[in-house]
Amino acid sequence: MQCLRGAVKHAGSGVERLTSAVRGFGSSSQHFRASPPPWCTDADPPKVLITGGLGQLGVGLAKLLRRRFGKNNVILSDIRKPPSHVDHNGPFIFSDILDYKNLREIVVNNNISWLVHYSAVLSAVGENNVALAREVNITGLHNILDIATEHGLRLFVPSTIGAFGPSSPRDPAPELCVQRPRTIYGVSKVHAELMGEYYHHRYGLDFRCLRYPGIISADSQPGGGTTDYAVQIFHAAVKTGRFECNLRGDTRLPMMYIDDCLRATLEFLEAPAASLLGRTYNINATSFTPRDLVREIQKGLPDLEVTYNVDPIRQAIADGWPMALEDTAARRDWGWKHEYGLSELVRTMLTHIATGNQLAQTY
Ligand SMILES: NC(=O)c1ccc[n+]([C@@H]2O[C@H](COP(=O)([O-])OP(=O)(O)OC[C@H]3O[C@@H](n4cnc5c(N)ncnc54)[C@H](O)[C@@H]3O)[C@@H](O)[C@H]2O)c1
Ligand SMILES: C[C@@H](O)[C@H](N)C(=O)O
Repeated sequence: MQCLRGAVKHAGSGVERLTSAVRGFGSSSQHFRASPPPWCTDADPPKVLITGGLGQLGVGLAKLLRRRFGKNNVILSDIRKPPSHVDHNGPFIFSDILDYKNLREIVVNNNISWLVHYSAVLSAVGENNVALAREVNITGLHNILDIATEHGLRLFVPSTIGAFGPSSPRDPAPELCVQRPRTIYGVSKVHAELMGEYYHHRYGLDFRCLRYPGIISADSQPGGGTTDYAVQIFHAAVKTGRFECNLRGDTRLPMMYIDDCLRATLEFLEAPAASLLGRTYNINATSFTPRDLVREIQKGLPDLEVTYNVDPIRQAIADGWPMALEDTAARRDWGWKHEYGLSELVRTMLTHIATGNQLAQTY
C-alpha cells in the first residue's frame, strides 16, 4: 500500500486535614473489566502503539491496555524522555509523528495492529503557536492516517469538545451539527474527524474517534489546554489552600474523570465494527463551572480560597465550546456509560492526591 502514500502524499498539616476529610469519602468506584467481552473473539491480543504517550492521558491508557493485553503488547512512544517509573512499566520508544519513515519502521518492526494517536498540541498552546499546532495536529495526522491505512491498523484518534464552535448548539452539542471552531486545535480536530471518516469509506481504514470532554486526572498533568484549571485547582487546594482560576466562575464545560475516559477508549476500541453506526462519537459524563467545582472541593477542604484572574485567550476559547455533549449514540451502539459525576470525581481526586502526598512524605 505504499502507493497510497504516493497517491495522497501545601504542606504537612493541610495534607493531614485533607486525608481525614477524604477518608469519609470512601474509595474509587473504578473497576475495569478483567477479561475480554464475549464478543471479542481475536485469538491473539493486539499489538498497540500509543503516540504522544507521555502527556496527560497516555501513561494511564498504557497501564489499562497492558493489564488487558499484556505488558509487552503495548508500546508507549513520545519525543520526550520518559520518567523512570514509565520506563520500568513496559516498552517505551522514541517516535516523532512527523518522521514518516521512523513511524513506519516502528509499526513494521513491532508488528503493530492498533494505533492510538495521542500526540497533539492542545487548545491554549496551539493559539500561542499556530505553526506548531498545524504541523503536529495536521501534518502529523496525515502520516498516521497513511501508515494506518497501509498496514491495515485499527486507528483511534481522540477528538474533543474543542471541535465545536460558537455557532454549534451548546447544551448539548449533538453528534452531527455545525462545526466551525475558532482555534487551530479545533480546526485540526474537525480535520482529523473528516479525514479519518473519509479514509474509512474510501480505503476501509478501521478509524475510530471519540470526542473527549476536558479530562481530570490526579497523577498526570494537563498539557496546555483550556480545561487545565480543573486539574490544577486540586493540587493547589491540597498544597497551598489557594487557587487563582483563569476562567470566569460561571464557565460551564463538559468534563470527565480520567478512568471513565480511558475505559471508554478501551471499550470503544474493542467494540465490533458491525455495532458502530458511526465512526466519530460524543461521550459525556458531567458538566460544571469553576464555582460548582470550588463548592464541591470545599466540602472536603472548607478553607480553600479561590480568586479569578481571567485569561482572555482561554476564556474566548471556552465561551465557544459546548456546555454538554449529547452522547446517546455511544450509549446505544457500544454501551457507553460514565461512572463519575462531579461529587465522585472530586472525592476520588482528593483521595488520590492525599494518598500521593502521604507516600511522597514517607519516601
Ligand atoms: N486531556 C484532555 O482534556 C483532552 C480532551 C480532549 C481530547 N484530548 C486529546 O487526547 C489526546 C491526548 O491528550 P493529552 O492531554 O494527553 O495531551 P498532552 O498535551 O498532555 O500530550 C501530548 C503529547 O504529544 C507529544 N507530542 C508533541 N509533538 C509530538 C510529535 N511531533 N511526535 C510525537 N509526539 C508529540 C507531547 O510530547 C506530549 O507528550 C490529544 O489528542 C488531545 O487532543 C485530550
Ligand atoms: C478539552 C481538551 O481538548 C483539552 N483539555 C483542551 O482544553 O484543550
